[in-house]
Amino acid sequence: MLLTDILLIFLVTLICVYFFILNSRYLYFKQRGIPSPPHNFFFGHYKSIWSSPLLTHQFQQWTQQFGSIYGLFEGTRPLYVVSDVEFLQEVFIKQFSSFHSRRLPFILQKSAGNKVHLLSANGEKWHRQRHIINPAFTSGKLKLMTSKVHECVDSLVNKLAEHCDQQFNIYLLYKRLTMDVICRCAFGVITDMQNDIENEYFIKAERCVAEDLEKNLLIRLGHLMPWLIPFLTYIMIGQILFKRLMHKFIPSIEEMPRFWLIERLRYLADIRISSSEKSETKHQTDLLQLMLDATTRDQVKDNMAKRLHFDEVITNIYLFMIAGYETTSTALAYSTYILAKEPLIQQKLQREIDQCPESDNEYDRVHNMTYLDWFVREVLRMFPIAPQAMSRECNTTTVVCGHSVELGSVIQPDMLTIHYDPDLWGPEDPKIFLPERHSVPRHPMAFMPFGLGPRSCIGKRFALMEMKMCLVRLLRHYSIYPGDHMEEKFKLKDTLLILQPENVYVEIKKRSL
Ligand code: HEM
Repeated sequence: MLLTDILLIFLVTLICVYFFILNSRYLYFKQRGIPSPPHNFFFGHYKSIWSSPLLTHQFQQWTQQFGSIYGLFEGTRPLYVVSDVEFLQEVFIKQFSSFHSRRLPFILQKSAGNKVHLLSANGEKWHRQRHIINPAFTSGKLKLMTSKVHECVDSLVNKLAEHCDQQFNIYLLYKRLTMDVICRCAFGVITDMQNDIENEYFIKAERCVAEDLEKNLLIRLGHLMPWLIPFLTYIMIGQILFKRLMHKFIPSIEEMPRFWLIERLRYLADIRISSSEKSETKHQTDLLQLMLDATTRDQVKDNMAKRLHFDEVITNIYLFMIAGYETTSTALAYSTYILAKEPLIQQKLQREIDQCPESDNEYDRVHNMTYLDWFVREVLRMFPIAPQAMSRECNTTTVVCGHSVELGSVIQPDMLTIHYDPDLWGPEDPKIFLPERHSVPRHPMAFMPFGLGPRSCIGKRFALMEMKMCLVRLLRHYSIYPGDHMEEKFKLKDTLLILQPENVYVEIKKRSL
């Protein structure tokens, strides 16, 4: 009896101490004089975050109420939502060494050894990978890929002919186009993906991006009780291993899409290596080859080697496939929505395209079109695609613009507020679509669709090249008009990292040239 009483008292004391510590964490922002919306005990602001239909818009609303720097609690973890550009300049550029990690679901940060890719790598590992991969995305290397992109846009133009004078969801076609482009440019696979609706690469990649980890119960538990993360990681890894084993022993059970793609990429890379060893193929100019040229199968030490491990090549190619496909197709979908709504802007673009002389190099040609460049920038200002990808985790306690920011806390820019700030984007109303506003220099932190600083999007040039090449061909041959239900079907939704419309219903008509 005595033992039971002692155990009971011990347990109650433990729970009281836990709740006391938990409660004192909620003083974090109050002690720093930073405003914060009302929170719930234990959940922090998660109840509002989880129930919010569009988190990006929720951040914007809270900014209107609580100002340019306010605090939220993810469970008990402090998260600063910031639209103060000076503060963000410190975090993303000047003090980058104290903020080099990104906030991601814990399972993505737990991948070990050579299975880590750029998006989730941190510290020296990220630095080494980025240093080696950066040269694959220079304009010189991208110019070598224009013919591959051109062929994919050819297929899109042929496909569009089937939809001429009809109303259809052009977003679906863009998804197939961008997947086609990334498969050719990343690892040299040519498929009939824009026609073949059963294409396996496309289906598997679609399923990978559809999986929203933030909605996973174990991930949510990890947010609320970070001390459970090691245990939850074992459960999640166990679940994955179990599914993989089931597939191995019962082949009728499907392999997980992520592993299907990775195995396929590994197979393609192995073929590439063995045929180049036998000098059977000519040197390729895709991302896979550029990365294989700096590859070893030996152990890689982050602070010494200027090489990638073979497994890192595979996992990064997989990342480019996923990161490159949904972002760029969404940017094209928003562009088309605007073109359908703004006929005068569309005509102005068509005039620029018609007048621009043909050139041997399409890369230079599209890059010399000033109005097209302003147009694309204005689309990305009004419709930022990956605002949640741009978070930073604090790696060493530091002071930013007079605020002490503690190790482990997170900085999340409120991209929408910044992109619509009249002080940064005036004097014309930032709610108006006006490409010309990009003709004057703005604050260096005013425009951030691709992130900012050393960790900004590595695929930015690639995405802009692809978008511009596609829009030039589209507008050269067709004019775009809104579909009857374009507005009601253009509903925005948030996934793990992407803010996207559900559909873009338009009608296209052949231009008489
Ligand atoms: C319109 C298209 C795209 C948009 C709007 C976009 C946006 C972004 C954003 C906001 C980030 C986070 C940057 C930061 O944290 O500061 C990011 C990171 C990244 N993006 Fe993109 N992206 C696009 C296309 C692409 C493409 C085509 C690729 C690859 C071929 C790509 C690969 C990556 C990678 C690997 C990262 C992580 C970089 C790192 O952590 O070092 N993205 N992107």
